[in-house]
Amino acid sequence: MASISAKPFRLALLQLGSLTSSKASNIAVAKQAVLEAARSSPKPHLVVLPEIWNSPYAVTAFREYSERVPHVGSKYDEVDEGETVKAMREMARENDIWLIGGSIPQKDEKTDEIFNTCTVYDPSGTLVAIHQKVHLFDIDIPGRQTFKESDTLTGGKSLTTFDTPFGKIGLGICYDIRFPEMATIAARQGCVAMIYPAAFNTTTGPMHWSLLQRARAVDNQIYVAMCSPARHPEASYQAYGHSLVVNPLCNMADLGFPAILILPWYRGDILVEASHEPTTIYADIDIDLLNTTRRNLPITVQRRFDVYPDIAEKFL
Ligand SMILES: NC(=O)CC(=O)C(=O)O
Repeated sequence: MASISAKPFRLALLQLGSLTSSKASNIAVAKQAVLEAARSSPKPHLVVLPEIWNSPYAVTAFREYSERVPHVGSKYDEVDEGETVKAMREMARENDIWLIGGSIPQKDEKTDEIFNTCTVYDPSGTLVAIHQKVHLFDIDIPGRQTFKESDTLTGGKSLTTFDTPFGKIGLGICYDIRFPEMATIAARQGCVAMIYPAAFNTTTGPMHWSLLQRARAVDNQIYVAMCSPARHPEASYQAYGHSLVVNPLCNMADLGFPAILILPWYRGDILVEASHEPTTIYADIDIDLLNTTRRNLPITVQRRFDVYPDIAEKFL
C-alpha cells in the first residue's frame, strides 16, 4: 500500500448558496454552479456538490423531498428516476466532468425507507456509485444544536469507493467523518482521497470541521475534502460553510525552504478553504506529494497487525 498509482487531478467544491424550499430552484442553482465550474480554467476533472442541497436540511422535509435513485451502472435517459438524479446526469454529461452529486433524500420504493444518499456520475452521465450515509447525525448539545436524523432516515449498510481514470476515491457523508474506520479502510483499499459532502453547523463546525479533516488526512496519508452548502440566515439549520481541501502532509525537504520557515506547513495542510458565503473552491490533487509523504513517513507499511487486527481485511 506504500505508493499509489494515480494521476494528478483538479477538484472543484461547489458551496451552493440561494438554496430554498423549492427543489426546482435548487436544481437550477446547482446546474449553474456546475456549468461555471466546468468553464473555469484549468477545467476541474471532479466536481462536488454539498450534502442535502435539493431539500431543506430538516428531518421533517426528507420524506417529502425524497426520490427514487436507480441502480449503479444505469445510463443517461433512465426513465424511472427522480428529477434530481436526472438533472445530475445532465450536469455530468453536458459539462464532460465527473460529478459527486452531494447528497439528496432517497426513497427506497420496496421498503419505504429514506436514506441520505450520495450519487456519483461519470462524464457520460452513467451512475457509477451510490453511498448512503452510514452514521446518522443524532446529537443533542442542549441550547446549541439538537438534530435527530434517525427520526426519518435509515443508515446505510455499506462502504463506498469508486474508480476513475485519475484514481480511486472514497465516499462518506458529513457525520461519517467522525468515524475514522471509514477513511482508514478506504485508504487501505487504495483511495487517494476521501470526499464528504457535508453540512456541519455553527456549533460543531468551529470545534471540529478542520480538525477532523486534517486528522483523517494525516492518519491515512490521503487527501480529504468536505463540501458544505453556504450559510443561509433564514434556514432552520445553519450550515457552517468553510468547504475545505486538506493534503496529507507537506514534505519539508521538497519544499526547499529552511525548516524554520516551513514548520507551519509540516502538517495535514489546508490547501484551500471557503468562507461561509456561496463560492466554488478548487484544488489540485498532487499524487507525487502523496507518494513522497508515504515514502518519508512510511506508516502505511509499518502497521502491526500482529498486535491488533486489520479493520480493512474483510473489505480487501
Ligand atoms: N450534519 C452532520 O451530519 C454532522 C455534523 O454536523 C457534525 O458532526 O458536527
